[in-house]
Amino acid sequence: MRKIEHIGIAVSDLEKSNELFHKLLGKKHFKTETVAGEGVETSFFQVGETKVELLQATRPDSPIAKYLERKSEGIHHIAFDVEDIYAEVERLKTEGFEILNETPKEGADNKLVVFLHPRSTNGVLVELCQEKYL
Ligand SMILES: CC[C@@H](C(=O)O)C(=O)SCCNC(=O)CCNC(=O)[C@H](O)C(C)(C)COP(=O)(O)OP(=O)(O)OC[C@H]1O[C@@H](n2cnc3c(N)ncnc32)[C@H](O)[C@@H]1OP(=O)(O)O
Ligand SMILES: [Co+2]
Repeated sequence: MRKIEHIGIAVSDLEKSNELFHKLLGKKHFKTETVAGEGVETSFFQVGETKVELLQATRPDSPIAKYLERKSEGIHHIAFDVEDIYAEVERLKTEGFEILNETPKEGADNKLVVFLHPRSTNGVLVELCQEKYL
C-alpha cells in the first residue's frame, strides 16, 4: 500500500458539507460524482497528496444511508492506494482479512475498488483503490 488515497466521510447533506469543508480547508471541492452501484453522490477535496471524499446516500439501501441510521455523520472509511489491486487482494486473503468484494468494482474518480470488512480490521472499513488506466 503506497499512501492514503482518501478518507471517506458520511454526510447527510452534501451541499451543506461542501460549504463546511470549503471553509475548513480553504479550497473548493474539485469534482462531484455519482456512483450508482454504491448508491452515493460524492465530492472530492484535494489535501496535499491525499483527498477527502464526502459521501451522501442516494437511496435508502446505500451503505451510507445504513451507516447514518446506525451511527451519525463522520469518518466512514479509509482508502489506500495500491499498485496492483488483484495481487493485494490475494495477499490480504492469505493474511486472513475478510474481503467484501473479491472482484474489484467501479469506484469514483477513475478507480477500481475493493472493501475489507471492518470486523477483520479493528472496526475500520478499509478500501483499496487502484487507478484505472484509460
Ligand atoms: C464512491 C465509491 C467508493 C469510492 O470510490 O471511494 C466508495 O467509497 S463507496 C462507499 C460506500 N460503500 C461501501 O461502504 C461498500 C462496503 N461496505 C459494505 O459492504 C457494508 O457497508 C458493510 C461494511 C459490510 C456493513 O454492511 P451491513 O453489514 O449491512 O451493515 P450493518 O449496518 O448491519 O453493520 C454491520 C456491522 O458493521 C459495522 N459497520 C458498518 N459500517 C461500518 C463502517 N463504515 N465502519 C466501521 N464499522 C461499520 C456496524 O457497526 C456493525 O457492527 P456491529 O454492530 O459490531 O455488528
Ligand atoms: Co471511498
